[in-house]
Amino acid sequence: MMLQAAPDPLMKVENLVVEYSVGGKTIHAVSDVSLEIARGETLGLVGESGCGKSTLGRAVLQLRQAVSGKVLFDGHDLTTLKGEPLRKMRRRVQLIFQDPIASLNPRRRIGDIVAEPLVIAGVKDPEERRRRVSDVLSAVGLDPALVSGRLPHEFSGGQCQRICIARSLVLNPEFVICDEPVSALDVSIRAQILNLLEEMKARYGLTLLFIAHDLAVVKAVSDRVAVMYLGRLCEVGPSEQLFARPAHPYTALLIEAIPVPDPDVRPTQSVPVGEPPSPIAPPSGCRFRTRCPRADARCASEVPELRVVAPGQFAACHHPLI
Ligand SMILES: Nc1ncnc2c1ncn2[C@@H]1O[C@H](COP(=O)(O)OP(=O)(O)OP(=O)(O)O)[C@@H](O)[C@H]1O
Repeated sequence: MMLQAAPDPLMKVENLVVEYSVGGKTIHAVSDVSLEIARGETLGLVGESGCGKSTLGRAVLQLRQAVSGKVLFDGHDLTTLKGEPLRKMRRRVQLIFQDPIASLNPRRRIGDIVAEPLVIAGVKDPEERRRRVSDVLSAVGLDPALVSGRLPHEFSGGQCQRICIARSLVLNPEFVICDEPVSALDVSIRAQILNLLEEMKARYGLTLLFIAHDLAVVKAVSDRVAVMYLGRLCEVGPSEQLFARPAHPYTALLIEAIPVPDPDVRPTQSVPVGEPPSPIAPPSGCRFRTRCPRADARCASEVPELRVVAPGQFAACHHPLI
C-alpha cells in the first residue's frame, strides 16, 4: 500500500528492494519498502543496528543499486537516470554521514573541502565559490576567515560535523539524508548539532530523512517517524502520535527501552530480547515474530501489510496494539 504523506511528495520510495551478495549468500537488507516524504518534512527512520537504515538511505541516493523498486525525487525516477541527468538530480540531494572526522580529507583545507561540491558541479568563478563557501560556513556558525585555511585535525568532532553540514549545503540542496549525524559525537554537543540542523532546515527550506537508532534523538527532530525491522517497515506515523500510542509491538518495545534521565526509574522492558535474526534467512511471515510477545501461527505464514491503525498512522502487524 502507498502511504500518502502529501499530495505532492518531494521523495517517494516505491517497493524498494536492496540486497547484498556475500560468499554466495543473499543479505536481504531492504525488502519491499515504500515511503513518502513531504516537502519541508523531517522523516525519522529508526531501528536497531543492521536493520537496513543506511542501505535504504544509500539506495535513495543511488549510491547503492536497488534490485527493484523506484525512487521518485520531485517526480523523476532516480533509478532510471544515468550520467549527467543523474548527477544534476543528485546535487539536489545530499548526505551527512555519521563520522564527521573520517569523512573529511585530512590533507585538504576546510575552504577547499567545502568548495569541492561547487568545483564538481562546474562553478568556475573562484570569487563566486569563495562567496558561497563563506556564506555557508557563517551559516553553520564558523568564522570563514578563521577556519578556511585550516586542516580538519585542528577541529573537534562537533566542529567537523558543522564543516560536513556546510559542505552538504553549499550546493543549495532540497533534500538531505542525515545518517546518524550525532551518534559519533560527544553527548554534550549533540543538542547543538541537532539545533543547527533544525536551523539549517528552516533557513534553506530543506526536507530531511533523519536516520538514527536513538529514538530520543529521532523524537526530538521528526515530524513523522518510520520504524524499520530486519529490512522491512513495521510502522509509520506522526511522531507525537506514534510515541504516545505505538501500534506495532516492536515500536512499543523500542519506546519502552528509551533510557529515562532519572536514575531511579528503570525502563519497564528492555529492547526485544536477543539478537535480531539473520537477514540472510529472515523469518517467514512477519519478520519480527520470533521476538514478538503477540506472535501466533498467522504471523508465521502471512506477511503483514502496512495498514491504517489511526489517522496518518500505519502498522504492519496482524495483532496491532491499537
Ligand atoms: N557493503 C555491504 N556488504 C554486505 N553486507 C552489507 C553491506 N552493508 C550493509 N550490509 C548488511 O546489510 C544489512 C543492513 O545494514 P545497514 O548498514 O543498512 O543497517 P543499519 O540499520 O544502517 O545499521 P547500522 O546502524 O549499524 O549502520 C546488515 O545485515 C549489514 O550487515
